[in-house]
Amino acid sequence: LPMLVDRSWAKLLYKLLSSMMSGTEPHTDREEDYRFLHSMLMEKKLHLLFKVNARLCCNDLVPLIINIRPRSSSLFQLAEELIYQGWREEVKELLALISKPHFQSLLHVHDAVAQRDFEPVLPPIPDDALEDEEDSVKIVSLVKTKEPLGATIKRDTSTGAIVVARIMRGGAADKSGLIHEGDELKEVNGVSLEHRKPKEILPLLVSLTCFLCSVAYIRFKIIPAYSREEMSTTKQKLFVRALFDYDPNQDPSIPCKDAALAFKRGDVLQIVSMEDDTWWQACHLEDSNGGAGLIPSKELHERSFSFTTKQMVLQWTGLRRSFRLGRKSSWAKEAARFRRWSAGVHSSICPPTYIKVIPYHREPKDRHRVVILVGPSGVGVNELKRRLLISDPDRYGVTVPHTTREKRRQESEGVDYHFVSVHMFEELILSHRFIEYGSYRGHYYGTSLDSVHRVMAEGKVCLLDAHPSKIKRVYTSEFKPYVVFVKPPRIEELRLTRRRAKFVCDEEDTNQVRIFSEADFEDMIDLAENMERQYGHLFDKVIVNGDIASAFRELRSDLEKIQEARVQWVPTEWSCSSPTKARRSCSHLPSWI
Ligand SMILES: Nc1ncnc2c1ncn2[C@@H]1O[C@H](COP(=O)(O)OP(=O)(O)OP(=O)(O)O)[C@@H](O)[C@H]1O
Repeated sequence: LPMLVDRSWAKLLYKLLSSMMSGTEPHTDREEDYRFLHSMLMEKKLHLLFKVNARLCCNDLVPLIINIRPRSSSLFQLAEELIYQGWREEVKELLALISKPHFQSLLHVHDAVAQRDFEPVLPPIPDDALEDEEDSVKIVSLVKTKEPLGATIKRDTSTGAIVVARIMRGGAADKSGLIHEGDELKEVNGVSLEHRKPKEILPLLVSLTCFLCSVAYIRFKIIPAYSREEMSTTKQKLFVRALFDYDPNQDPSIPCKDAALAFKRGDVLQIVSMEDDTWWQACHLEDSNGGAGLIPSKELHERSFSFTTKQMVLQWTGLRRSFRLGRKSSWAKEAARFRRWSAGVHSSICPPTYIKVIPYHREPKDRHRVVILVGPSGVGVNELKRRLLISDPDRYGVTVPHTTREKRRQESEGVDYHFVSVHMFEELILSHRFIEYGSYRGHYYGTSLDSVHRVMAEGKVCLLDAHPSKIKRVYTSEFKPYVVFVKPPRIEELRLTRRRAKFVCDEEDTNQVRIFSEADFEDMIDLAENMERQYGHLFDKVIVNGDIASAFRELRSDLEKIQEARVQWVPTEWSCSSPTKARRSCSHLPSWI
C-alpha cells in the first residue's frame, strides 16, 4: 500500500483486515474474505483512484470517493450496510469496534483535520521558498500570539550562523514541536539572516506583529539540527592545519610520488579520506574542487619522526667523541646541551602533525585576536614588538605589567607598571589572574589577564610576549591567540647580523649591556629548536629573524592580513563544545525571540 496517499484510510482498512484475521479458530470464510480484500487493495484501478483522489484533495477541488463524506458518516453508512449481515461473527466484532466512543471521536478528529477546519489559517508557502535549496531545508510557519516563542538564539562563533540556543519547556516553540535546539535559522519571512546579529533579529520579529491583535505570522526557513548532525557525520568536511612541511620528493616511503600532495607548515588541508591508516587523501583548501593527493597519516608521520630522531641520537653519540678530541674547552657545555636536547626529544611524546581547524568568520566589530610573540631570549621579540608599536600606535597596544618593586622617580603608575603590594600580588596569583609571573631579585613581576582585556577593549591588537608554556592560559575562544614564533637564522647569519647588537643582561640595570657571544648564539639556536619541538603545534606563523627589516615587513603584513581576513582557520576546540563553555563565550549573545 505505499502508493496509497490517504494513509489513515488505508490503515483503517488494514485494521478491518486484521480484526477479521484475529480469530483464534480457523475459518475458511475469513480466509476467503481476506483474499478478496487483498486482491481488491492490490487492484491497479484502486491505486489510480487513490492517486486521483489525492491530486484533487491537494488542489482543494471537489473531494472524490473516499473524501466525499467525512469518515464518521462513512462509518455510519458502513454500519447500516453491515447490520443486515449481523449474524456473522466478524461483522459483530466490527460493529462493536466502531460503536466505541473513543473510536468515533478519533474519526471526528480526523474529519476536522482533514477538512483543515482550524484557525488561524496560515498563509500559503511561496513557490520559490525552497528554490535552489538542499533537501535539508525546512519551512516552518507559525502564528505567534502574545505569548513569546520561548526560544533563545545565538550566533555560532565558528560559522557565523544564527542557531537556536535554547527551547524553553512548555513555550510556544516547544509546543509546536517544529523548532529544536541547534536548528539553524536561515530566513524569517523571506529576510535572510546571514551576517545578522541576534539583537538585530528581535526587532525584525517585533515588526511582524500586528499592533491591534498582537498576532504575527512567522515563516522560518530552517536547517534542522538533525540534518546538520547528519552532515557532520557523513558529509562534513574535515579541515586540518599542517604542522610540518611535507615534500614527497624527499620521502622514500611514499607509494606513488605523482599521487602525493606537497604542503608547507601552516597550510590548511581538507581531508577527504582517512580510510587508509598510513596514507590519507587530502587537497589544499583553495583547491578543494580539484583532485586529492596522498599525505602521511598522523600515525605514519609520528612513526617516521621517532625513527629519524633515533638516528639523530646515534649521530650525536658519534660526534661527541670528536668534540672531546678537538673542542675540549666546550666539551662540558656540549654535554650539558646534549642532555637538554635529548630530554627535550624524549619529553615531547608526539611530534606536531596536524591540528583540526574550523573557519572563524570575523565580524568587523569583533575584538582583535591577541598576538603572542615567542622565541628564545635575545632573538628579537622585543625589537619586533617595538617596531610594530611605532609603525601603527593606533592599531597595536601592549599590556602594562604588575610588579611589587618600588616605583622609581621617572616611572608612572599604570604606564610603566601597576605597582602593587606583595599581598595584593599573591591574591592575584591565587585567583589565577596572571598569564605569566615570576620573581626577580626578590620582587614579583607578572602580566595579568585584565591587562590584556584592557588593550582589547581599546579596539587594539594586543601584542604579548610570553614563554610558549604559558600560551595555554590564553588559548581560548575569548582571546583567539595568533602565535608567532620568532626563530633565529643559521649561526653564520646570526654572526653577521648581530655583530653590533647589544642586549640588556640585567633587567634591573638597563645600562648593563653586552654584545652577543658565540655561546649566546648557540644557546639561542638550541632553545629555539627545543621550543619548536615542544610547542610547534601552537605556532601559527614562524618568522626567521635574520635581517631585521625584512623580518619586520613579513610580520607586519602577516598581522594585517590576519586582522582583515573575513575567514580565519582556528582550532576546533575554540568552537563552543561544552554547554558551559558555550554559555561563557556566547553569554552576550542569547536573545529572546
Ligand atoms: N635581526 C636583527 N638584526 C640585528 N639586531 C637584532 C635583530 N633582532 C634583534 N636585534 C637586536 O638584538 C638585541 C636583542 O633583541 P631583543 O631585546 O628584541 O631580544 P628579545 O628576543 O626580546 O630577548 P629578551 O626577551 O631576552 O629581551 C637588541 O639589541 C636588538 O636590537
